[in-house]
Order: sequence, then C-alpha cells, then structure tokens
Amino acid sequence: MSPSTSLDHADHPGASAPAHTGPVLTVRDLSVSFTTESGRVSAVDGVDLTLGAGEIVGVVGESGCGKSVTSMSLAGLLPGSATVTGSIRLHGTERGDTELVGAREPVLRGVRGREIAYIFQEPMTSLNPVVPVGHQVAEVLRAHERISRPAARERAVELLRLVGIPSPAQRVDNYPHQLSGGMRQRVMIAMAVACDPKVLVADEPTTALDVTVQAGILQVLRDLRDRLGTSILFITHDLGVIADVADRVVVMYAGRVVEAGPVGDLFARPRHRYTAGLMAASPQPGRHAGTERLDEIPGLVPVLAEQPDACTFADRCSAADQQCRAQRPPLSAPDRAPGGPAHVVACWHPVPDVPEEAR
Ligand SMILES: Nc1ncnc2c1ncn2[C@@H]1O[C@H](COP(=O)(O)OP(=O)(O)OP(=O)(O)O)[C@@H](O)[C@H]1O
Repeated sequence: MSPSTSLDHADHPGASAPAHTGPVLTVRDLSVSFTTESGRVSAVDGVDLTLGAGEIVGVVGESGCGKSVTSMSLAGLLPGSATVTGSIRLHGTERGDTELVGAREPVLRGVRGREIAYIFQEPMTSLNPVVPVGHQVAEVLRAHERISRPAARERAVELLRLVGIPSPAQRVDNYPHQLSGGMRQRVMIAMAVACDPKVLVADEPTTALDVTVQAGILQVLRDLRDRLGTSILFITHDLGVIADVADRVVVMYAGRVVEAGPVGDLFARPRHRYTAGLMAASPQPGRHAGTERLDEIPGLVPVLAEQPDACTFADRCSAADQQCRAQRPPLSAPDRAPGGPAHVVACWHPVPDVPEEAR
C-alpha cells in the first residue's frame, strides 16, 4: 500500500483522527434468544464487551458459541425471531451516546455502514456480479453522502488504493469475477470503510482465503486501524489469526464470555480450560502440520433453551466439581496486580498461574 492516500486522517481534509479516546462501543449484559419451531434457543447470555478507539478486539470460540449473534446484534441485524436485552452503547456520535438495543429502525439505519460497518467471510455473495467493483464502492459513498458521480469514482479509486489493490485506476472498472478472492475481500473492506465508520466488524473475513492471501488482508486491517483509527471487532474461530491481529481477545463459550484479556497475556497464561483446550487444538507456530497430533476438546458446544445457573463448560471440563454444576462463575480477575492489565476468567477453579521463570 502506498504510505499516504487522500483517506489518511492526517491529510484528508474531510476526516479527522478520532477525538474520542475512551471506548467507542460498550456492550453490557447482552443476551439474545431466538424463538424457533422447536422452542427457545438462548444464543448469547450476559455478554460484556468494550471496544476502545483504534483497538482490535478478537472474539474467538468454536462454532455455535454466539460470536456472530453478538456481532450482528450491534447494528440490529438479527431477524425478528430474536429477543435482545441488555445495552449496546455507541459513544461519540452526533447525538453523544446512542443506545442501540431497542433503537428505532431510522436510528439503526443511520448507524449501519456509517458508524458500524461489516465484512463477512464470502465476498462474492455480497458483491453484485454484474456491476464493476468501483461503481459498487462509489454507490456506498453516494448512499451516505451528497457527492457527485465523478467525485465518488475518484474516492472509489482512492479507497481501492487504501486497501492495497494494485493499479486501482484500472481495477475500478473490473467486474468481481475478474478479481481473485483476496482482491474481492479488499473491495468489500473498501466498501465497509468508505464512510469512515467508527467500528468495523470483521466476521471470519479470512476463513475462505489461503494463508498468504489471509496475511495480506490482516495487514490491510491493521493499516486501517493505524491510519483511520478504526476500531475493529474481529470474529474468528482461528487463534492464530487472533494472535496475529488483535490487541485484546474475548473467548466465548455457549453464549457467554469465559475469558478475556490482552492477547499476549491470555495466550501465555490461559486461565480457563476452554481457552487452554482451544490452544491445544490449534497449530502452534513452529509446529509443522502432520508432525504432531492436535488435541481435540472432547464433547460439543451445547445448544441451550435456558442458561443454567452453572458453568456451561462443566460437562467438558477435567476440573469440574459440584460447585461448577450448581453455581454460575462470575467473570473476575483471580490474581490481578493493582493497575495491571485486566485479564478476567469465569471459572471457579482457574488454571493456576505459572510464574514467568517456570514457563
Ligand atoms: N436465526 C437463528 N435462529 C435460531 N437460532 C440461531 C439463529 N442464529 C443463530 N442461532 C443459534 O445461536 C447460537 C450461536 O450462533 P452463532 O452463529 O452466533 O455462533 P458462532 O459462534 O458465530 O458460530 P459460527 O462460527 O458457526 O458462525 C447457535 O446455537 C445457533 O444455532
């Protein structure tokens, strides 16, 4: 990517570095359930989440843990069968703070794309196959701003340059099928950041891509954070990707946050056995595929009608006892040094901390 484009906050007259230094998004006690033909499904239960300005937070967990439902609830993207309770506050908007749970549709429409934008796993399904990609980026701009067609096209070229598409002045006229999967995902990112959103939600954006293409997309996201100050919520089941891109990580299990903390600390000292299990099941840097067997976490993520007053991981946990089956563990910092980073775990019997010299 070129070191400077007209979309850099530093030199783009229409843009400014985020004035807000505190959190841009605060989620408190978020719960989501669905009414289905076979009854109620509790998908998310009491989730707390904070996203700081310019921060990349990774949300990780196995399939069905509630990552996507959490992220879709932020901009009111869940279907009518969903019941959402709790609070999602977007800070520093034109009206100060905006509460998004229960917000009316016109408020949510103003937030979608402009304040909270999304990129998903499969760009081909989101791009219109019969419209040139530059035109699709320009249309996003024209939907949100009063801007002429030639100016929108010029901004589209700059956006394509910003996300590292080579020869953007030519590529702007390409149709989606003329671009590789990685380039299509870059177009989706360009569309997502066209209106300079505060929050970018990236839901498994690299899962369908091969490893080298994936690394390029992660670099684009880091660059966007550095240049535009965009806060990113990165949803994935891949711990390697999280280690690569995130500042903080939130581990979800069966709809709940079970552990959260700064990425280095959490991976060096996982305190929840679910996190430790995910790590044991992930290829580690330095391990070569095929030379070492990865451990699976025995059992499956439960689908729950009601959230129990117990640890939902107890049935899969080697350390579970009666207390785990009778009382819900709160998220707390078991041995946090005063002023130290908040590394929290929801477990009655967390993995003992190992002194640094013994690791
Ligand atoms: N529209 C829906 N109706 C009923 N249940 C749903 C709906 N959407 C999600 N769920 C359920 O909510 C739970 C959480 O799903 P979610 O998609 O958030 O998981 P995830 O962690 O993102 O998994 P994946 O990585 O597979 O997307 C699952 O049990 C899922 O079946």
